[in-house]
Amino acid sequence: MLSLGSIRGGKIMWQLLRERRARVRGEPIVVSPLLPNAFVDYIDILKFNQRILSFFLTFWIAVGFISGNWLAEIVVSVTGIPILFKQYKYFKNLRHFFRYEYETDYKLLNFIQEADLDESTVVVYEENSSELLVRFLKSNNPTLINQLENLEKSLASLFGILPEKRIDTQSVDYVFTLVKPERLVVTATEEPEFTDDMNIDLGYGVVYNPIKTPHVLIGGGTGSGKTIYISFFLIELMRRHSIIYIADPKNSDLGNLSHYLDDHVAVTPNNIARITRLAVEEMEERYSIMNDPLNFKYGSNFVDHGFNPLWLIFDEMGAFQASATDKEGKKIVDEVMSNIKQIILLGRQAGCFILVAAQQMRAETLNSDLRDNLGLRIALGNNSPDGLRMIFNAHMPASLPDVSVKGSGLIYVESTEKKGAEYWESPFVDTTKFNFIDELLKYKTADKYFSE
Ligand SMILES: Nc1ncnc2c1ncn2[C@@H]1O[C@H](COP(=O)(O)OP(=O)(O)OP(=O)(O)O)[C@@H](O)[C@H]1O
Repeated sequence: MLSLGSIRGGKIMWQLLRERRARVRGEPIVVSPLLPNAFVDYIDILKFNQRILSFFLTFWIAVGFISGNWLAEIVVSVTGIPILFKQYKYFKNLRHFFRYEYETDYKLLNFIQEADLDESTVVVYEENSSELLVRFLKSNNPTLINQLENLEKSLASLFGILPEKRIDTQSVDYVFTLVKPERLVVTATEEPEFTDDMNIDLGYGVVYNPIKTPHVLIGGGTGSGKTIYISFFLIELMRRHSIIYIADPKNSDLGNLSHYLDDHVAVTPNNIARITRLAVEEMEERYSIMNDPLNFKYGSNFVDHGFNPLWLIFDEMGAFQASATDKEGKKIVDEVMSNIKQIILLGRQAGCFILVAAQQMRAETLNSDLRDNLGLRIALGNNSPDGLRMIFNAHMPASLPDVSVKGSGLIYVESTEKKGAEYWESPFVDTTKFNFIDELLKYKTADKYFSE
C-alpha cells in the first residue's frame, strides 16, 4: 500500500514539477473540478502516508508493551518514536507547503463548489506581485453565463477585495489588485493632530468609520493586547474631538485615567450608572435639537448639526454585571444595561457610540441581537471557537489563523464586502517610545471638552 502510494506520488511529483515550471514562466494556470489537479492528489497522498505512519507508531508502541521485554521497550522508545514523530511532522510541513504554494488553486476549486457553479466551469488565472486576474470561460449554458457575470461579491469575500469586472464574449475577467496589508505603527506626534475625517485607519488594510458602522466590540484574554488597542483607539477618538466617557469596573489601566479625564471616568457602579445616564441624556438632547422643525434636515446626522462624537468605553462589562450581588446592585446594573441598549440601538445618528470590551464575551453579557448591532468586532489573541462565535456570530472566519504575533487576532467590520472575520494585527505600539499619557494630555489640553 505504502509503495503504491509512493509510486503514484512519484508520478504526481512529475506533474507538479511540470505545473511548477509553467507557474515560474508566468503562464496562465487552469483550474477546473474536471481536470486532474496534481496538488490536490499530492496532498491526499501525504495525508495517506501520515496515516500509515500513525499506524506504525501505534503498532511500535504496542509491540513494546506486549513483548514485556524491557530492552525492546527502551529500543522502541528511544529510537523509533522520535524518528516516526519527525517523519510525521515532515509530512505535515509538506502538506502545509503545498497548500500554501497552491493556495489560489485551492480557493478557486472550493469556490466553484461553494458558489454552486457547474462542475464544467473552467477558470484560468494569472498572478503577479501586484495583480491577480481570474478568468472564467463562458460555455453555452445561459444560466451559468449569468452566474459567471455576477461573481464579484462572492469573489471579494474569497480574496478580501472587490475585483474589477470585465465581460467579454468568451470570458468574464475579475481583476484583483493585491496590496499586502501592513501593520500600522503608532508614533508620537510633536503637536496634537486633530482631524474631522471620521475614517479611522486601523492598519492591515482596515479602515473603520463609526458613522457607517457604529459601535465596537473587543474580546480577548489577559495579555492579548486589549488595553494597548483601546489606548490607541482612544487617542484616535480624541483626535476627532470626541467626548469620552470611560467605565472600568475593575479599576485597572483605564480606571487610572480619572487622573486625566476627571469625572468622565467611572469605576464604581453608581458612577458607571451616572456616566451612562449622562451619555443617554446627551443623546436625547441631540435628538430633540436635530428634530426641532427649525433645525430639521432630512437624512442629516450629528456632524451636520455641529455635534462632536460621544464615546462610552466600557471595559469588562461582564465583571460589572457579576458585581451586582444584592437588590440595589441589580437595580444599578439594570439601569446601566438599559442605557447601553439605548445607545446601541439609537446612538448612530446622534453620534453616540459605545465600545464594549470583555475578556470573555458571554451570551448573558450582551444578548446576540445587541451584539449584532456592534459594527466593528475584534477578537484579540487566542479565543475558543465558542468565544469567537459570541463575537462574530454569523461572520465566523472560514479557518482560524495563527495569532501568535502580540496584538494580533481577528477583525470584522460590518457592511464591508467581506463575509467573515479576517486575520489582523492591531496597530503596533512601541511602549518605550510612545507615551500614551503624554499623547492623551496633548489632546486633553487642546480640546474644549477637557480643558476645564
Ligand atoms: N499592539 C501592540 N503593540 C505592541 N505590543 C503589544 C500590542 N498588543 C499587545 N502587546 C504586548 O502585549 C502586552 C499585553 O498587552 P495588553 O496589556 O494590552 O493586554 P490586555 O489584553 O489588556 O491584558 P489585561 O486584560 O491583562 O490587561 C503588552 O504589554 C505588550 O508588550
